[in-house]
Amino acid sequence: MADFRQIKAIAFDLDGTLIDSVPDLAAAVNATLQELDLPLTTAEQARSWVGNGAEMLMRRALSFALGTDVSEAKLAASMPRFMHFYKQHLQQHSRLYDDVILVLKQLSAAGFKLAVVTNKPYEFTIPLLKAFKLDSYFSIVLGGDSLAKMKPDPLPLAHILQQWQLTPAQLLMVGDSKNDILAAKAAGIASIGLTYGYNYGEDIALSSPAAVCEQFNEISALMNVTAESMEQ
Ligand SMILES: O=C(O)COP(=O)(O)O
Repeated sequence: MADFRQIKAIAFDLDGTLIDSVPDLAAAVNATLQELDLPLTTAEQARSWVGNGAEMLMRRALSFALGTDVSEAKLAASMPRFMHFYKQHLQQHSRLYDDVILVLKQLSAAGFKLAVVTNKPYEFTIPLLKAFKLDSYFSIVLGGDSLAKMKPDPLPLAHILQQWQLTPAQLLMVGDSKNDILAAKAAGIASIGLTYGYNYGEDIALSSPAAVCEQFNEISALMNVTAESMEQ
């Protein structure tokens, strides 16, 4: 079993890890497609387009709807509309995955520093965390546009190592996508892969994280925190 005893801080992915956000992302994609008189998509299809930020989501959606590569001009014109619609939807149909608050409470109480590293634009990340009462658990929140590069680039994780003065052995990445695992590997840190999120329909184990969890609450046992550790 992976040894996480040196870990002092944990960076969590957001979409597909803490929050199932596809219903609202799909609704915003469809509102944009409808305005353009293009065929609509399904939430199932949209799931396979999430993971590389809002612009890549719309690039994939428009290419699918048009049946061909989308021009940069068309993509650029659609982005403000998508952002407008997603701002309206944000948390309407999204939901927290089971036990997320419980585990974040346990980890905070046990002294772990917690961060969010998402490819979602920052302007949506904070309101979404607030809507689900998650914001107070994280002392660093990085969106896909917070730094010059997003996951799978290691830059956001390198930024956290630097901000918190940690060695790579002390930081862990938890996520559902190969972008999370690749970013962790490139930063030289360990990762946990979750099976329930969005990974382009691919098994997360194929990316070889240090551990694979089927449910969020399995993280507590891996990090050696339990209900008792909260009472101490
Ligand atoms: O917005 C996305 O494409 C994915 O966001 P995530 O990095 O939180 O999974």
